Amino acid sequence: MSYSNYAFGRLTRYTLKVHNAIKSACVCSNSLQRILNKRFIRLDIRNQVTQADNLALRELRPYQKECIETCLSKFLDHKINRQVVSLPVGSGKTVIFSNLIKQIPSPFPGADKVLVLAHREELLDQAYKQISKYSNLSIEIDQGGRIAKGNANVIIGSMHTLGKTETIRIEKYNPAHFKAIIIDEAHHATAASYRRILEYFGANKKETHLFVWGCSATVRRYDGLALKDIFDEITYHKDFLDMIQEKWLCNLRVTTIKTDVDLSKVKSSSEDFIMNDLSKYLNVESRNDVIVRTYLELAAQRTSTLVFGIDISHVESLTEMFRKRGVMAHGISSKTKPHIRATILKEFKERKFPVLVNCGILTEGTDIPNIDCIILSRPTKSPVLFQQMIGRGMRLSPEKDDCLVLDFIDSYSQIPDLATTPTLLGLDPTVELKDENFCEYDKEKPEKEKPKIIINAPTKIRITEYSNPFEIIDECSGAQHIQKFSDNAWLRIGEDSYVLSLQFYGTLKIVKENEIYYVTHKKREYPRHITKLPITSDSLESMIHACDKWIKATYGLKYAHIVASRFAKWPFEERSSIKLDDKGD
Ligand SMILES: Nc1ncnc2c1ncn2[C@@H]1O[C@H](COP(=O)(O)OP(=O)(O)OP(=O)(O)O)[C@@H](O)[C@H]1O
Repeated sequence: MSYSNYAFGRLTRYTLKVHNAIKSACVCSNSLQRILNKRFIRLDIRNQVTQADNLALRELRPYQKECIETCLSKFLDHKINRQVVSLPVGSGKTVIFSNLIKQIPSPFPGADKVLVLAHREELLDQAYKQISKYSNLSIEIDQGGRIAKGNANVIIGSMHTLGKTETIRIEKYNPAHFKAIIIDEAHHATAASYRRILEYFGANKKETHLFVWGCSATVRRYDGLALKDIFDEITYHKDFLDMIQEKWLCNLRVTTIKTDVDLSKVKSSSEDFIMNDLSKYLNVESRNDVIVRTYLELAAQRTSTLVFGIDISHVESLTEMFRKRGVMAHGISSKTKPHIRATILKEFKERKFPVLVNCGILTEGTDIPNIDCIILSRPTKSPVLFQQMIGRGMRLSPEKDDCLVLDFIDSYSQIPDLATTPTLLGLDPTVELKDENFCEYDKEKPEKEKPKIIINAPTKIRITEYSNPFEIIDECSGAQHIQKFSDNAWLRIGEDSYVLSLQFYGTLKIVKENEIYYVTHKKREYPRHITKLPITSDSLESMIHACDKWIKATYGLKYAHIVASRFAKWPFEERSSIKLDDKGD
């Protein structure tokens, strides 16, 4: 987008007047915001990028540049003000937004500040580090005891601090001084604190004068439409398998270890297992011993192994078990004092000891590129958490060829919503895997070492090794896995397209374009309108979940079952009448 000097001068005078009016009104009214948001008065500051900025831009990876260009074009040319991008863990999302913020045009003079929001201290500090590295902008952090004056170009704010119901901390910021809000780990953006902040800045509406940009590795919408309130479009997506192939992320060697602990007895909430219950079943000596022995067998030569445990007591018992078997291990949890945590992390980064055990601390935002082995000893139903845990090992680092993932799948019984490496790849988690080696560790164990209370303690494990994620895909691919997470009668009709008959309510059709799934609804009665539903996703599973929720919300539970379920009693002729080609509508 370019402007002539003449037009630029005139527009600047015009915008100054508007800006003064805003100042006197203090906060933009909706109608003013609409006027201001017209692109003809949006100033193009891309010409103001300094030589230092250009140097930094040259260091960006091709997909990072492409992402920035796509988002700016969607913003300036297509007027999509609230965007979210879907990029895998370790792809450099912080690097991307650190470079993006310099290029976001001010909507009017004086509106040149950027608010970066995140929910964890590590993320705030990482944003500070990267923005300082890539620009000369002044930066302040506003979080808890770190109180910002509010004068800097970039405010990195904790959503907990700024999103409090008492608004003292946020009120020092004048929304008219801001051009953009960046949300790191944007899948959290539906939380009430984020909503309060967005509302305060007037960024809760499509017509906002701000550029609202979020990034996440897991733009998933199991709740159907929730993220749609916050963002209008997923404007860029890159798959983590592509990133591995292009060598921007390191290869994963995956070893699944199936133990015969029966997870079906562990209590769950709608999101994940209940931690206390999980710990009761899984934090047992025999299982911890299997974990350490597996490490010794398969990963002892690795330099930096990160272990995910269930809770504080699990971190303590696993650390002790590693030490008992002669492995130098440290544990960190919420109980660890901050200065001790910092020292342990520093030494782990310097490869001074090989095993670090944690629970819930080193997930999002932890940047320790030397991690070359991940032990998942904390089963989860949350694909978001699962991906975040694996992501800690996918960063590139010199002297690191790949990252070994030891994925403990604690159940021979079928838990359809358990997150495992196959589910990460969108595959059926309960698929029968080939080439399994049976190990019966407990047979070797002296009687006296056996745990006193055995609750489903593992006696056998099955180990399956894959040298890269593509092998898992080769082994487990197939569309039938949709049935594992949806009761509806979805049919695959093309490489990336699926349909579901809603009988007298028409059909839903999912298609994939530019790596994003979209869905259309075609009515049955004439005129047969086709409407695009406001649901998009980067993964088939979350797309199907969202569509299933939409069906329930639209037709009610009873009718949703009758019209869509594959278990419903209705004539199959109806289903087979769907045109099984991928063309046409
Ligand atoms: N263009 C680049 N040049 C060099 N290093 C880069 C580049 N982009 C990213 N990195 C490095 O890759 C690592 C991951 O970057 P970053 O923390 O920004 O990723 P992320 O996507 O935010 O990760 P997460 O989702 O885990 O928070 C960091 O060590 C960072 O320095």
